[in-house]
Amino acid sequence: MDTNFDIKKPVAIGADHAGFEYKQLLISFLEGKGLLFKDFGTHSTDSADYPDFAHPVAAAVESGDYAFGILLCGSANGVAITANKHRGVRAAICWEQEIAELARKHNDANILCIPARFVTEAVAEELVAIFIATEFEGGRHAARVAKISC
Ligand SMILES: O=C(CO)[C@H](O)[C@H](O)[C@H](O)COP(=O)(O)O
Repeated sequence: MDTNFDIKKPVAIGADHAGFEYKQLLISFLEGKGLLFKDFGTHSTDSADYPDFAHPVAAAVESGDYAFGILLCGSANGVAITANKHRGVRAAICWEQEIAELARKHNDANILCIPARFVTEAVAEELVAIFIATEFEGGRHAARVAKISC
């Protein structure tokens, strides 16, 4: 799997019912940036189970066919726990700008997990923008990231 995001590839995005409305907002944001994406659902605010969307998004990122992933649920814990079951996936819960920046710079995170019930719409958009724009620093962090897989 690529370690650097290639945003010529599509973004994989998914959410449960708690993240549905923010997912739609972020899809508009991605479209506005001219980025390709695939929406893995859910497609309404009807109650839904976060693994049904987190697993497909994580599998898409794991495949190497996607630049990175975005997952949303109420707290982001459910989608992050699920996504991190996938080999090569580094899903990071981010709720403010510097956390998102560090998730990329230090952890080479490849899935951004947003707690939709705990951040504003503006913050959610900022998190995506920062995640896209920030490169992994490598160096001392590369050896640490390499030790994550077991
Ligand atoms: O799975 C979660 C927590 O880890 C998500 O936040 C869900 O969105 C949340 O649990 C959904 O809760 P609801 O009461 O069923 O809306």
